[in-house]
Amino acid sequence: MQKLVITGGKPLRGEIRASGAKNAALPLLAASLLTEEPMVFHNLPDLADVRTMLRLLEDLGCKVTRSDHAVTIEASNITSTEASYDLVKTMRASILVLCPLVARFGKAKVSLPGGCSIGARPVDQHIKGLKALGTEVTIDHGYVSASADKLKGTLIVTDMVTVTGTENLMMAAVLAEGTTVLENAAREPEVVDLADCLNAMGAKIQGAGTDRIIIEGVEKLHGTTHTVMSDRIEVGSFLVAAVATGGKARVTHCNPRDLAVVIDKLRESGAEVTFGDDWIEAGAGKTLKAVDIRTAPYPAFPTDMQAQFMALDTIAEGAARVDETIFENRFMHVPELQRLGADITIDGHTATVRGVSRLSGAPLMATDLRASAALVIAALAADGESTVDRIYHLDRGYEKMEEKLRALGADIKRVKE
Ligand SMILES: CC(=O)N[C@H]1[C@@H](OP(=O)(O)OP(=O)(O)OC[C@H]2O[C@@H](n3ccc(=O)[nH]c3=O)[C@H](O)[C@@H]2O)O[C@H](CO)[C@@H](O)[C@@H]1O
Ligand SMILES: C=C(OP(=O)(O)O)C(=O)O
Repeated sequence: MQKLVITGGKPLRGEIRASGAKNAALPLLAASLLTEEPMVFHNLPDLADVRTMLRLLEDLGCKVTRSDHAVTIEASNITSTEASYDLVKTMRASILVLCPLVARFGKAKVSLPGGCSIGARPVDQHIKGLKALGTEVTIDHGYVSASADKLKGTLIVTDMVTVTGTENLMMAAVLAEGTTVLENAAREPEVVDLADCLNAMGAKIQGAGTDRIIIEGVEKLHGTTHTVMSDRIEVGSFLVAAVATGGKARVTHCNPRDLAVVIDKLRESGAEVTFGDDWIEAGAGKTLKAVDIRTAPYPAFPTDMQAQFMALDTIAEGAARVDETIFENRFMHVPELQRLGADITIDGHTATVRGVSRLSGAPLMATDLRASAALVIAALAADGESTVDRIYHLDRGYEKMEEKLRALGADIKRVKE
């Protein structure tokens, strides 16, 4: 087991480069199953989740060739259409192979992901959409089995906005006969990145980035080369860390348009934020003010930034209300932040954070990916030493986080227990 040892109190200063986005890379890699021709991805982040997805693709018979931050995937000799519990249990996004497999091979058997520490996270909408496209779906012994002769385009209205649900169904519809309309679609930039890649493979998708996506099915897709978009959540996390420590940092190779609400909320907190075409800089202002947060689907405030902003609120002037509307159990970081001296109360899906003048370092336990980032931010802002345990959560979604933080002047190291 590894942990992070952080000595807080040092303002972060300098410049770092954003990595490719986990939440874009995972569906993009799954999309490789849709063609027998090679797919090449650049700007692939080096993350545990990416390695899990590549292992899953290899398990299915794909040839995977990696070099630095690029990968070539050839799905010309698929030997299995089954994703086992062992891989799915370590990464929920494994469900993203379900629709590409059904679309190209007419069958798939994928372990149900089950819940995780942030919520129950069912995949009923993925299944509802697949059924509407003409697939027979059964659930048995913890697996979802799907088979179809030929998928048929149709109207699908999901009960709620679902990001991977939209991505999965888009990947089913691209090879269906006729036109599919996805209503109530997720508008996240990662959905647009996937649609751009699918269109470059020969798909006919319109409306990605809006809540109505129209997909005209095609017979076959071909290979292409695609650059994974930058990770807006990673970028946001580093900007919050810079402001929380009273410093100033610039993140390059990112897209400020994807981070409009994060920039807005940082400014509301009193931070000074500037940006150019592909960089954002955030610096602490004269005072740090508590900011209310209400998570909701894009373009509203992302649930994946909620924990990090809560960490910022713990040391701000005044009180903030944090409403988590996406996941029912995404306050696991609260008891850990309290161990640093934060003043937070929870009532259902709402947390009230009253800013304190200082946090003091303590041993901490990470419970999920973004909770881990929040603990690192709080520890960087706290007096003295903190340790963050169970950082395998962090390694799922942040590439070399401690190296990037060290480049900004943080006192942080990874140690083996
Ligand atoms: C790999 C990836 O991209 N993960 C992101 C994706 O997760 P993911 O795609 O799993 O999240 P969803 O958008 O699907 O979930 C939104 C809400 O809908 C519910 N739901 C979803 C599908 C379904 O079939 N039934 C159902 O009830 C979920 O439990 C949740 O309450 O979007 C989340 C919300 O922005 C982010 O936090 C995750 O980082
Ligand atoms: C919740 C997240 O990821 P996943 O959907 O992969 O669990 C996340 O990226 O914050």
